[in-house]
Amino acid sequence: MLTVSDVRFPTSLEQHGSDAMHTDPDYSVAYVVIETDQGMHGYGLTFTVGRGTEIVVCAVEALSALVVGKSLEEIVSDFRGFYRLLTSDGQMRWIGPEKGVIQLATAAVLNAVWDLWARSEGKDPRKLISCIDFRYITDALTEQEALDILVKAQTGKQQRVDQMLKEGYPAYTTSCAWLGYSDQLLKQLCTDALNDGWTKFKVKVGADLEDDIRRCSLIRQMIGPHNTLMIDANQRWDVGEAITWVTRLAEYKPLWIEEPTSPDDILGHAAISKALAPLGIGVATGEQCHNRVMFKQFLQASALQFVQIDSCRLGSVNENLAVLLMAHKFKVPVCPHAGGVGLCELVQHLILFDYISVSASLDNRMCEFVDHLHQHFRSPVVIQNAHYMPPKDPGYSCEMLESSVQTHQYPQGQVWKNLQ
Ligand SMILES: C[C@H](O)[C@@H](O)[C@@H](O)[C@H](O)C(=O)O
Ligand SMILES: [Mg+2]
Repeated sequence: MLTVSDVRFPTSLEQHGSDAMHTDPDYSVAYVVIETDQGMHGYGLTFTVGRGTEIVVCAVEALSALVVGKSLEEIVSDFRGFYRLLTSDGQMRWIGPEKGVIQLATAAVLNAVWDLWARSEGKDPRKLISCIDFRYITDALTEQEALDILVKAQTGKQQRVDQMLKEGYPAYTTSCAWLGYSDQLLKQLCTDALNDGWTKFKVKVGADLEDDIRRCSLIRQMIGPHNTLMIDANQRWDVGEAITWVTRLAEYKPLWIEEPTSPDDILGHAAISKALAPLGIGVATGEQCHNRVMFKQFLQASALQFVQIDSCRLGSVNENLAVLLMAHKFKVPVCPHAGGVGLCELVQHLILFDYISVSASLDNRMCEFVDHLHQHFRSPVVIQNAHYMPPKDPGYSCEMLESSVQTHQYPQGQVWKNLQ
């Protein structure tokens, strides 16, 4: 059985999550629960920012016919085939393929399948490779190359596991500087974050240059010259505009500019990367990069210096594995997008896997953290001294509390009734 719910949180009331393009996000999920005949549960979700979640829910319902009636064993014994079944259905692929709402729905369903599967058994390199659909990427990465990467990374694996259990995976915070926050709130949150041991901060930019100069200068002053600053424009600019705008912010020494322009403009990102390289500023993108084929081209065109995988935008673990392996081959660090609802909970698994089993490196790598809505999860992320501590509970960590789902269902949950 598969059920899906439209669950929304009224985060726009306090401007949490606001940026230059999404000025009033209500962090939301299409929340999927799969129940097997044996009574086992798998929980999955995909993230949205409010209106339109009902469309993702519809798409999940349309896909559910392809899942219901199959056993977990049937699915995972040919996971590549099952991935293709969902993404390449002869009629439904027309509304993708492998992008937009239907890919978000694929992510929600497959995240639930991975949750179910993760609870049951270990996975060796060959098994993992057999989950990836290599269609359209063999010109960049063959199946054999992917396997070689995983086999090579078996060396030193246990040390990395021990290191992660002890130290955790380095994180940065975006919680201090949403675009709609006042300077006063920004200062307060930044002071708190510094006290809590944070050393890497992301600031929203892109709506107004004078505001950006003021906010970047303020935050740089507060964090000092040695801490790390990143800026994020959420696709606000044209290519030329991105270059001039970011050049004006260069004195604040951002490590990267995130989503400077349309997420589909690969050559535009390449031009921006080239123009900003002499200033020591890289280009980061990925939260709206809709599939492995796009990532392949970004990598081939040297259009990004930081790969921001997203646990709910791509087709779940299956497609994210392909991107992690391609990024490794192209020697580009992966710094996942997180935050939203449940994205931190999900993506911590992927980035730990990247370090332990793929890249074996922490150079220029860190995972985003945003401090909202974790209290609604059964196994929320654990952050210690600005590091993600490895999750201890089995599964993919995105089971929500029943009471949270109930009260935040849209539009009938109590939280939304009270706001009417
Ligand atoms: C609307 C959202 O909060 C975005 O602003 C957010 O995902 C952001 O781009 C990020 O990098 O965290
Ligand atoms: Mg972003």
